[in-house]
Amino acid sequence: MSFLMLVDWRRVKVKPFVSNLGALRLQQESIQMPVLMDKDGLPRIVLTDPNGSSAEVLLYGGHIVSWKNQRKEELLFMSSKDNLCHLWKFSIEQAKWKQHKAIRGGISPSFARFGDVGSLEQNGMTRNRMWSLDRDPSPLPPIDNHSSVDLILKSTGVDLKKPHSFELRLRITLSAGKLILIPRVRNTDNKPFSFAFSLCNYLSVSDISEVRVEGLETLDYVDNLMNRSRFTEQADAITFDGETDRVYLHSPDKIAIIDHEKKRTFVLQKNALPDAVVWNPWNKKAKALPDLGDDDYKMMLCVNSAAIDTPILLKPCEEWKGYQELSTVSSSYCSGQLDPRRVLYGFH
Ligand SMILES: O=P(O)(O)OC[C@H]1O[C@H](O)[C@H](O)[C@@H](O)[C@@H]1O
Repeated sequence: MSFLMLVDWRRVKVKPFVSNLGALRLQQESIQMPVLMDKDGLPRIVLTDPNGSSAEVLLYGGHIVSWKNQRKEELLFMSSKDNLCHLWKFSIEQAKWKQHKAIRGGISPSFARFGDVGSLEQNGMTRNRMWSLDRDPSPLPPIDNHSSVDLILKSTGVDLKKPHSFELRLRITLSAGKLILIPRVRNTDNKPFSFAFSLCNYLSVSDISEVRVEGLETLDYVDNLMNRSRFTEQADAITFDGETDRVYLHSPDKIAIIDHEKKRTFVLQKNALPDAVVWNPWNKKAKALPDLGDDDYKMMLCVNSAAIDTPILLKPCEEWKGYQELSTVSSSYCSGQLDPRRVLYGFH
């Protein structure tokens, strides 16, 4: 039985009762959250929606590692190479859990730094930390069902170098087939600080060369493959035939990711996250990434909601709140059902 409990999960009042193999219930506010201790010994929270969709969240990295629709189809990409067991190693000699690396796939918050801009580790320091259940999500209303969970990551001594002391919260909600994320950063320091933030979404697609992204046309973007030079998007939709690593600036709050083959469109809606990152490593970079299968790039596309170009400035005690909503519409051009303008602008 893979069941190991370390009761140093701050803020979590653990009432373990072993219902069956590796199952735990953690008390979160007024309800008991079903938590799986998965085969890698990582605490995994299972969210379910009455319409049958589900999501699985790891405390490790505050990472969503599965989002399934009511037909139990997985909507997120997870690397074929990234088994989670090596993520979090119990180092006997140090007698404590030793963090490892970020998970390749799913959805994860990157805080304080984006990509390799600045001095912190790539894409921030929150992806390889153990988060906790947040027992005081105010001012958000308390959750009262199994479709939502509140996570929190508090700065530790290590972080107090830069950017000071903070509380990072993430509410994850499943509702009517939508996956809603509400990230919040509170400055608990006595000095202002600024940060970059992104929600990195690895979307599962049938074939990357058949995917179109609509809603970013005519925008300026920073090309991370061209020394961060700035360009203006000329195409009326973004399609993929090679490595792509761009930050679209001041993008609209609605973006459509159209997967013809699957007759599925992801609709990404966001708020207080003005930029949109579009990333696909393609074949060479995929081979170079140790935690990504060589052909995995064909089945994934990252479209991230982000605040990068203009870092967010927070005065002491101030709190920033973002919003991201992912949903899918089943459609295709040929059926005429999908007119991106209808998805993006609600034209009839
Ligand atoms: O390998 P990671 O730290 O997860 O970063 C993966 C990718 O994240 C972002 O999309 C950046 O734009 C890319 O430059 C980076 O390669």
